[in-house]
Amino acid sequence: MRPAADDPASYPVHLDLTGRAVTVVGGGPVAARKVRGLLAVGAVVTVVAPRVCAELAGTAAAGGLHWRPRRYAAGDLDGAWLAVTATGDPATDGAVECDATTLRTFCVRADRAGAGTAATPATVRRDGLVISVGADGVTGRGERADPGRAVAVRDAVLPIAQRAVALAVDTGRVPLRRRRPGVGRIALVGAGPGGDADLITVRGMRELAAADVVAHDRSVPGELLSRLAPAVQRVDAGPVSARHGTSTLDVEALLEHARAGQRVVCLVAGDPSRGMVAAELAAAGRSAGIAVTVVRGVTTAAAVPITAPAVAHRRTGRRVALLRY
Ligand SMILES: C[C@@]1(CC(=O)O)c2cc3[nH]c(cc4nc(cc5[nH]c(cc(n2)[C@H]1CCC(=O)O)[C@@](C)(CC(=O)O)[C@@H]5CCC(=O)O)C(CC(=O)O)=C4CCC(=O)O)c(CCC(=O)O)c3CC(=O)O
Ligand SMILES: NC(=O)C1=CN([C@@H]2O[C@H](COP(=O)(O)OP(=O)(O)OC[C@H]3O[C@@H](n4cnc5c(N)ncnc54)[C@H](O)[C@@H]3O)[C@@H](O)[C@H]2O)C=CC1
Repeated sequence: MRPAADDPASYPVHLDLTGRAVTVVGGGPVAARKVRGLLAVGAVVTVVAPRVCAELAGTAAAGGLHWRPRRYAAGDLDGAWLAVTATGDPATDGAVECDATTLRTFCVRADRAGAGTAATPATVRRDGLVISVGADGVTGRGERADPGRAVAVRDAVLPIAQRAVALAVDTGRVPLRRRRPGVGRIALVGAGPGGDADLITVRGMRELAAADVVAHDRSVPGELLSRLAPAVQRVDAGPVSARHGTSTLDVEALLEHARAGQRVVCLVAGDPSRGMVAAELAAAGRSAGIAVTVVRGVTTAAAVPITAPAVAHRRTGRRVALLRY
């Protein structure tokens, strides 16, 4: 192991500041930006500054933060889990950082990258995830990190991350499951007509990508199943159809998975939204207190004009009427 002094790397960590005291020294636009971020995650913010900008004055007046309208003094950090200093006065920022270190409180110095004991990265939040980009070596090295780089990389990474999520949804190849206990649920998903794996809806793919357990009708395309992550439990449910209803499905077992916090997908051919299976699963879910959603599929009836085009040709057949599907 290399000695710490040779290692300029910082240790990334996500702080839970909900309900926790944070002292911000300074009341200009930079302090205001930090305060905005801190309040957004539920921190209890005290601002120490003789004068504050309009944004902070407004927040203070609305009771969103405590404002001590004076210069920084020793004792202002008492009880704080984190200190942020953005006064523009190196002597004050230095004193705050020094006092914080004595108290073992981490301190973000907005004036000098290397001098503080913590730094705020450029972040973006999406779908329960947070992407943070920070320069390495911001703590302890005295080197000046250029925050513009972190912002530029974050902005460049964002569309890539969004594409990755879209790809995961489209292909189901990236598991979006949240492997954490919680309330499970059941989704009845229509896989669309025939053996074509691409005729499932985007919502259906999204459900598959998030599934822990997939119970499937024997006629759904194998390709859809082969895309599932190896950890996803598969249950061959035999022929599930309007005719069979849920008789070949072990509904109680599916409810049990959902009760254990798992996300269960019941994948059937065509569009199950109006059939017996949907009604029976919904009823079982209702009495068990488990949410059952139905994701429509392209109806198998749509395959008729595709496989027998003459039916829909304007010379031979004027209209296609679906009497029941
Ligand atoms: C070390 C760090 C300490 C910290 O504050 O945590 C720090 C330090 C400094 N910032 C300076 C300047 C600017 N910083 C920004 C913007 C941001 N700065 C942020 C973080 C950090 N800034 C930390 C390092 C992060 C890393 O790279 O790992 C962001 C990401 C997060 C945030 O602040 O919440 C936020 C993105 C906001 C967004 O989401 O868009 C702008 C743009 C603007 O204000 O509009 C300018 C002015 C324009 C310019 O110069 O580019 C200066 C020079 C000051 C001077 O010259 O006087 C220093 C001092 C120095 O470099 O030593
Ligand atoms: N980290 C970042 O993202 C950035 C950091 N900076 C740094 O942040 C500093 C602050 O930037 P701005 O908010 O634009 O400055 P500003 O000059 O608008 O605000 C400074 C604030 O600090 C207060 N202040 C001054 N002396 C104080 C003291 N002894 N005790 C308590 N409060 C005191 C002032 O009343 C004022 O509210 C800049 O001088 C620069 O060093 C600048 C741009 C971005």
